[in-house]
Amino acid sequence: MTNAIIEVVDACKSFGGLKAVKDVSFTVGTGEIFGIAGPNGSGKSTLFNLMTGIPYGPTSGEIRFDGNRIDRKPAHAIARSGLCRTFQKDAEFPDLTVRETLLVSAVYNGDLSASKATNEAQSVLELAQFDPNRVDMLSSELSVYEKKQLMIASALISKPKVLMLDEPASGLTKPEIAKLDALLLGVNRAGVTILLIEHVLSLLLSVSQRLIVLNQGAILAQGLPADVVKDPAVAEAYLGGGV
Ligand SMILES: Nc1ncnc2c1ncn2[C@@H]1O[C@H](COP(=O)(O)OP(=O)(O)OP(=O)(O)O)[C@@H](O)[C@H]1O
Repeated sequence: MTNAIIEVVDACKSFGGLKAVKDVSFTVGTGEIFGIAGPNGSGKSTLFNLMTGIPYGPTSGEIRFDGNRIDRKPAHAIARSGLCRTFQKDAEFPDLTVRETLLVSAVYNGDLSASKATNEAQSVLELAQFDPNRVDMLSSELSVYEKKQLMIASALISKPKVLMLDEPASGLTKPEIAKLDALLLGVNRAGVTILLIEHVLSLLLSVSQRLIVLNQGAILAQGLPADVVKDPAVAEAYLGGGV
Protein backbone atom coordinates (compact mmCIF):
# COMPACT_ATOMS: atom_id res chain seq x y z
CA MET A 1 0.00 0.00 0.00
CA THR A 2 1.20 3.52 -0.77
CA ASN A 3 0.86 6.36 1.76
CA ALA A 4 -2.44 6.26 3.64
CA ILE A 5 -4.89 8.95 2.57
CA ILE A 6 -7.58 7.72 5.00
CA GLU A 7 -7.03 6.26 8.45
CA VAL A 8 -10.02 5.09 10.44
CA VAL A 9 -9.11 4.16 14.01
CA ASP A 10 -11.57 2.40 16.35
CA ALA A 11 -14.57 4.17 14.85
CA CYS A 12 -17.88 3.54 16.63
CA LYS A 13 -21.41 4.78 16.03
CA SER A 14 -24.35 4.04 18.30
CA PHE A 15 -28.02 4.79 17.83
CA GLY A 16 -29.38 4.51 21.36
CA GLY A 17 -28.58 0.92 22.38
CA LEU A 18 -27.70 -0.21 18.83
CA LYS A 19 -24.00 -0.26 17.96
CA ALA A 20 -24.21 0.16 14.19
CA VAL A 21 -20.40 0.51 13.79
CA LYS A 22 -18.11 -1.17 16.33
CA ASP A 23 -14.38 -0.44 16.69
CA VAL A 24 -13.74 -0.32 12.96
CA SER A 25 -10.13 0.39 11.93
CA PHE A 26 -8.65 0.39 8.44
CA THR A 27 -6.46 2.48 6.16
CA VAL A 28 -6.89 3.36 2.52
CA GLY A 29 -3.81 4.01 0.43
CA THR A 30 -3.50 6.99 -1.89
CA GLY A 31 -4.65 5.87 -5.33
CA GLU A 32 -6.37 2.69 -4.18
CA ILE A 33 -9.80 1.34 -4.99
CA PHE A 34 -10.91 0.06 -1.59
CA GLY A 35 -14.02 -2.08 -1.30
CA ILE A 36 -16.54 -2.33 1.54
CA ALA A 37 -18.83 -5.36 1.57
CA GLY A 38 -21.29 -6.80 4.05
CA PRO A 39 -24.87 -7.97 4.34
CA ASN A 40 -27.83 -5.61 4.66
CA GLY A 41 -27.71 -3.66 7.91
CA SER A 42 -24.04 -4.46 8.59
CA GLY A 43 -23.10 -0.78 8.95
CA LYS A 44 -21.65 0.13 5.54
CA SER A 45 -23.65 3.31 4.95
CA THR A 46 -23.30 4.32 8.60
CA LEU A 47 -19.53 4.04 8.15
CA PHE A 48 -19.69 6.37 5.13
CA ASN A 49 -21.90 8.74 7.12
CA LEU A 50 -19.53 9.05 10.03
CA MET A 51 -16.51 9.47 7.74
CA THR A 52 -18.13 12.33 5.83
CA GLY A 53 -20.02 13.90 8.74
CA ILE A 54 -23.28 13.54 6.77
CA PRO A 55 -25.37 13.69 8.83
CA TYR A 56 -23.25 12.73 11.86
CA GLY A 57 -19.70 11.97 12.96
CA PRO A 58 -18.56 8.95 14.98
CA THR A 59 -19.66 8.41 18.58
CA SER A 60 -16.00 7.66 19.32
CA GLY A 61 -12.79 6.93 17.44
CA GLU A 62 -10.62 8.91 15.06
CA ILE A 63 -10.74 9.52 11.33
CA ARG A 64 -7.83 11.11 9.50
CA PHE A 65 -7.94 12.31 5.93
CA ASP A 66 -4.79 13.41 4.17
CA GLY A 67 -3.01 13.59 7.52
CA ASN A 68 -5.65 15.71 9.32
CA ARG A 69 -8.30 14.70 11.87
CA ILE A 70 -11.74 15.16 10.38
CA ASP A 71 -13.97 13.36 12.88
CA ARG A 72 -15.09 16.57 14.56
CA LYS A 73 -15.25 18.71 11.44
CA PRO A 74 -18.51 19.83 9.80
CA ALA A 75 -19.58 17.97 6.66
CA HIS A 76 -19.01 20.94 4.32
CA ALA A 77 -15.42 21.32 5.54
CA ILE A 78 -14.77 17.61 5.00
CA ALA A 79 -16.18 17.80 1.47
CA ARG A 80 -14.15 20.92 0.68
CA SER A 81 -10.99 19.17 1.82
CA GLY A 82 -11.49 16.57 -0.93
CA LEU A 83 -13.51 13.70 0.55
CA CYS A 84 -16.63 13.44 -1.55
CA ARG A 85 -19.46 10.91 -1.54
CA THR A 86 -22.52 9.79 -3.41
CA PHE A 87 -25.66 8.29 -1.94
CA GLN A 88 -27.72 5.20 -2.73
CA LYS A 89 -30.54 7.39 -4.00
CA ASP A 90 -29.85 9.41 -7.14
CA ALA A 91 -29.89 13.11 -6.31
CA GLU A 92 -30.93 14.65 -9.59
CA PHE A 93 -32.34 18.00 -10.61
CA PRO A 94 -35.13 16.66 -12.87
CA ASP A 95 -35.75 19.96 -14.63
CA LEU A 96 -32.11 20.61 -15.51
CA THR A 97 -30.22 19.09 -18.40
CA VAL A 98 -27.05 17.10 -17.81
CA ARG A 99 -24.93 20.07 -18.88
CA GLU A 100 -26.87 22.51 -16.66
CA THR A 101 -26.62 20.17 -13.66
CA LEU A 102 -22.86 20.07 -14.00
CA LEU A 103 -22.54 23.81 -14.55
CA VAL A 104 -24.52 24.44 -11.35
CA SER A 105 -22.29 21.98 -9.48
CA ALA A 106 -19.12 23.51 -10.94
CA VAL A 107 -20.04 27.06 -10.00
CA TYR A 108 -21.27 25.98 -6.55
CA ASN A 109 -18.06 24.10 -5.86
CA GLY A 110 -15.47 26.41 -7.23
CA ASP A 111 -16.47 30.06 -7.71
CA LEU A 112 -15.66 29.54 -11.37
CA SER A 113 -16.19 31.76 -14.38
CA ALA A 114 -18.74 30.50 -16.93
CA SER A 115 -16.05 29.43 -19.39
CA LYS A 116 -14.04 27.61 -16.76
CA ALA A 117 -17.19 25.89 -15.47
CA THR A 118 -17.96 24.77 -19.04
CA ASN A 119 -14.49 23.28 -19.38
CA GLU A 120 -14.76 21.55 -16.01
CA ALA A 121 -18.16 20.12 -16.97
CA GLN A 122 -16.74 18.85 -20.26
CA SER A 123 -13.82 17.18 -18.57
CA VAL A 124 -15.92 15.31 -15.94
CA LEU A 125 -18.39 14.21 -18.63
CA GLU A 126 -15.49 12.61 -20.48
CA LEU A 127 -14.19 11.01 -17.28
CA ALA A 128 -17.68 9.61 -16.60
CA GLN A 129 -17.76 8.34 -20.20
CA PHE A 130 -21.04 10.17 -20.81
CA ASP A 131 -22.45 10.08 -24.36
CA PRO A 132 -21.80 13.61 -25.75
CA ASN A 133 -25.04 13.38 -27.74
CA ARG A 134 -27.06 13.16 -24.52
CA VAL A 135 -25.73 16.17 -22.57
CA ASP A 136 -28.75 18.32 -23.40
CA MET A 137 -31.26 15.74 -22.14
CA LEU A 138 -33.19 16.54 -18.98
CA SER A 139 -31.89 14.56 -16.00
CA SER A 140 -35.35 13.03 -15.57
CA GLU A 141 -35.15 11.60 -19.11
CA LEU A 142 -31.91 9.71 -18.54
CA SER A 143 -31.60 5.95 -18.21
CA VAL A 144 -30.72 4.46 -14.83
CA TYR A 145 -27.11 4.04 -15.95
CA GLU A 146 -26.88 7.59 -17.29
CA LYS A 147 -28.18 8.90 -13.95
CA LYS A 148 -25.34 7.04 -12.24
CA GLN A 149 -22.85 8.56 -14.70
CA LEU A 150 -24.25 12.02 -13.95
CA MET A 151 -24.07 11.37 -10.20
CA ILE A 152 -20.40 10.41 -10.53
CA ALA A 153 -19.65 13.35 -12.85
CA SER A 154 -21.33 15.73 -10.37
CA ALA A 155 -19.16 14.34 -7.57
CA LEU A 156 -16.01 14.59 -9.69
CA ILE A 157 -16.55 18.24 -10.49
CA SER A 158 -15.40 19.22 -7.01
CA LYS A 159 -12.08 17.49 -7.86
CA PRO A 160 -12.13 15.11 -4.91
CA LYS A 161 -9.01 13.31 -3.78
CA VAL A 162 -11.25 10.48 -2.60
CA LEU A 163 -14.59 9.51 -4.11
CA MET A 164 -16.89 7.42 -1.91
CA LEU A 165 -19.57 5.54 -3.82
CA ASP A 166 -22.51 3.87 -2.06
CA GLU A 167 -23.85 0.97 -4.15
CA PRO A 168 -23.45 2.56 -7.58
CA ALA A 169 -24.32 -0.71 -9.36
CA SER A 170 -27.79 -1.07 -7.85
CA GLY A 171 -30.47 -1.33 -10.52
CA LEU A 172 -27.98 -1.85 -13.37
CA THR A 173 -27.97 -4.64 -15.94
CA LYS A 174 -24.92 -6.86 -16.44
CA PRO A 175 -23.66 -4.93 -19.50
CA GLU A 176 -24.10 -1.65 -17.58
CA ILE A 177 -22.15 -3.09 -14.63
CA ALA A 178 -19.33 -3.91 -17.07
CA LYS A 179 -19.41 -0.29 -18.26
CA LEU A 180 -19.38 0.95 -14.66
CA ASP A 181 -16.34 -1.27 -13.99
CA ALA A 182 -14.46 0.43 -16.84
CA LEU A 183 -15.68 3.87 -15.72
CA LEU A 184 -14.42 3.37 -12.15
CA LEU A 185 -11.03 2.11 -13.34
CA GLY A 186 -10.76 5.16 -15.61
CA VAL A 187 -11.59 7.56 -12.76
CA ASN A 188 -9.04 5.80 -10.58
CA ARG A 189 -6.38 5.98 -13.32
CA ALA A 190 -7.04 9.74 -13.44
CA GLY A 191 -5.74 9.89 -9.86
CA VAL A 192 -8.88 9.59 -7.73
CA THR A 193 -8.82 7.21 -4.76
CA ILE A 194 -12.12 5.32 -4.57
CA LEU A 195 -14.02 3.80 -1.64
CA LEU A 196 -16.72 1.52 -2.92
CA ILE A 197 -19.68 0.03 -1.05
CA GLU A 198 -21.20 -2.56 -3.32
CA HIS A 199 -23.55 -5.52 -3.12
CA VAL A 200 -22.68 -6.59 -6.67
CA LEU A 201 -19.76 -8.79 -5.72
CA SER A 202 -18.49 -9.34 -9.26
CA LEU A 203 -17.88 -5.59 -9.56
CA LEU A 204 -16.43 -5.21 -6.08
CA LEU A 205 -14.01 -8.10 -6.53
CA SER A 206 -13.03 -6.97 -10.02
CA VAL A 207 -12.10 -3.36 -9.23
CA SER A 208 -11.02 -3.38 -5.56
CA GLN A 209 -7.36 -3.73 -4.67
CA ARG A 210 -8.26 -4.48 -1.04
CA LEU A 211 -11.52 -4.73 0.82
CA ILE A 212 -13.15 -5.11 4.20
CA VAL A 213 -16.24 -7.11 4.99
CA LEU A 214 -18.51 -5.76 7.74
CA ASN A 215 -20.88 -7.91 9.75
CA GLN A 216 -23.09 -6.52 12.51
CA GLY A 217 -21.04 -3.32 12.55
CA ALA A 218 -17.61 -4.94 12.96
CA ILE A 219 -14.90 -5.95 10.49
CA LEU A 220 -15.26 -9.65 9.80
CA ALA A 221 -12.45 -9.95 7.24
CA GLN A 222 -10.05 -7.74 5.31
CA GLY A 223 -7.37 -8.12 2.70
CA LEU A 224 -7.00 -8.96 -0.96
CA PRO A 225 -10.30 -9.79 -2.71
CA ALA A 226 -9.08 -13.26 -3.70
CA ASP A 227 -8.26 -14.07 -0.06
CA VAL A 228 -11.33 -12.47 1.51
CA VAL A 229 -13.70 -14.31 -0.76
CA LYS A 230 -12.24 -17.65 0.35
CA ASP A 231 -12.70 -16.86 4.06
CA PRO A 232 -15.28 -19.30 5.46
CA ALA A 233 -16.58 -16.69 7.91
CA VAL A 234 -17.34 -14.38 4.98
CA ALA A 235 -19.08 -17.12 3.05
CA GLU A 236 -21.18 -17.88 6.11
CA ALA A 237 -22.12 -14.31 7.06
CA TYR A 238 -22.28 -12.52 3.76
CA LEU A 239 -22.76 -15.09 1.07
CA GLY A 240 -25.04 -17.47 2.93
CA GLY A 241 -22.56 -20.32 2.94
CA GLY A 242 -21.20 -20.33 -0.60
CA VAL A 243 -19.62 -18.08 -3.21
N1 LIG B 1 -30.37 6.93 11.89
C1 LIG B 1 -30.46 5.70 12.41
N2 LIG B 1 -31.13 5.48 13.56
C2 LIG B 1 -31.21 4.24 14.10
N3 LIG B 1 -30.66 3.15 13.56
C3 LIG B 1 -29.99 3.29 12.40
C4 LIG B 1 -29.87 4.57 11.76
N4 LIG B 1 -29.14 4.41 10.63
C5 LIG B 1 -28.85 3.09 10.55
N5 LIG B 1 -29.35 2.42 11.62
C6 LIG B 1 -29.19 1.00 11.89
O1 LIG B 1 -27.79 0.72 11.88
C7 LIG B 1 -27.53 -0.55 11.29
C8 LIG B 1 -26.60 -0.38 10.11
O2 LIG B 1 -27.32 0.25 9.06
P1 LIG B 1 -26.62 0.67 7.69
O3 LIG B 1 -27.65 1.40 6.87
O4 LIG B 1 -25.35 1.36 7.96
O5 LIG B 1 -26.33 -0.76 7.03
P2 LIG B 1 -25.83 -1.09 5.55
O6 LIG B 1 -24.77 -2.14 5.69
O7 LIG B 1 -25.48 0.14 4.82
O8 LIG B 1 -27.15 -1.75 4.93
P3 LIG B 1 -27.66 -1.83 3.40
O9 LIG B 1 -26.72 -2.75 2.69
O10 LIG B 1 -29.04 -2.41 3.52
O11 LIG B 1 -27.65 -0.44 2.83
C9 LIG B 1 -28.89 -1.14 10.93
O12 LIG B 1 -29.31 -1.96 11.98
C10 LIG B 1 -29.78 0.09 10.82
O13 LIG B 1 -31.12 -0.22 11.09
